[in-house]
Amino acid sequence: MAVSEKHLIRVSEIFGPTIQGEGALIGQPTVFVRTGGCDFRCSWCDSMHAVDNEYRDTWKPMTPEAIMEEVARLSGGKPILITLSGGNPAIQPMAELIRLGQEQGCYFAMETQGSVVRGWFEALDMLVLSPKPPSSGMLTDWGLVAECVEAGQGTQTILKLVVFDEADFAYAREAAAMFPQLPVYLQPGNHTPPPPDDDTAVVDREGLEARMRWLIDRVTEEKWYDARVLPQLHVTLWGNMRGV
Ligand SMILES: C[S@@+](CC[C@H](N)C(=O)[O-])C[C@H]1O[C@@H](n2cnc3c(N)ncnc32)[C@H](O)[C@@H]1O
Ligand SMILES: Nc1nc2[nH]cc(C(=O)O)c2c(=O)[nH]1
Ligand code: SF4
Ligand SMILES: [Mg+2]
Repeated sequence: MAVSEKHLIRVSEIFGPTIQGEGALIGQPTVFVRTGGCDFRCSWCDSMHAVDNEYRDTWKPMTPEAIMEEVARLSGGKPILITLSGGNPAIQPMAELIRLGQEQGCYFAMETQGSVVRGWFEALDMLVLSPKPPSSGMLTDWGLVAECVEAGQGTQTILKLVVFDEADFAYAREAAAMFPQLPVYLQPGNHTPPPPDDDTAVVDREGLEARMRWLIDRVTEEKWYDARVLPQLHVTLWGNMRGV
């Protein structure tokens, strides 16, 4: 392996600036670096173009330098929050990108499901852990999630849980009880995610809004007063469009 190859990151897309549409940093301008490849196959994944191996030839190995050049081109050269997502970005070798970006004044947040643990989590400015509830069809290894939290010691870490139904809500309660030190963000699931080849797929706004109201009812009924309920703001504004 050539020396530089160990830093190559498999990139599905780089887009922005847009706003972070989810979780603790909602509303903050950011550029997304979406990596290709995931160890999960969530039934309702809204980013299958960065998950399914069928899209592998659209993923490009990039050096940290090339990624930062593209970020700088998009952001007009001014330091910005970079959000690493995917796929599972934890699979990729991110340490050098984070070092280089921070050297240029950028900040890094990363979204991951908590199934792959890396020492470089502590270099992030925010770690968003999003373990997958029963509706996803995935099983959670809570030991690995705990190891992710541990690896991110000293980094702001939050739990962002997608909720579609009562079983997911119970799972979210369980997750929050396991990690009482972490702020919890609940996000209603988008039950009409785009098929990987079609970002024009229409969102069922009424259904989404009804699920959001139901989730708020459940949170208040349970007196879960330190939970925060947020929609996917980008879906509300732009629907299932890719690149926003
Ligand atoms: C596409 S994932 C990529 C990062 C990582 N694999 C993960 O799942 O955390 C980014 C975020 O979108 C959320 N997400 C994916 N599909 C969704 C859907 N149909 N409705 C609501 N949130 C969804 C995930 O739970 C995660 O928080
Ligand atoms: N605006 C915007 N906010 C987001 N937050 C998490 C996203 C993701 O797909 O990881 C996402 C995304 O794709 N767009
Ligand atoms: S873990 Fe994230 S990227 Fe992977 S399939 Fe699930 S939602 Fe999609
Ligand atoms: Mg998304």
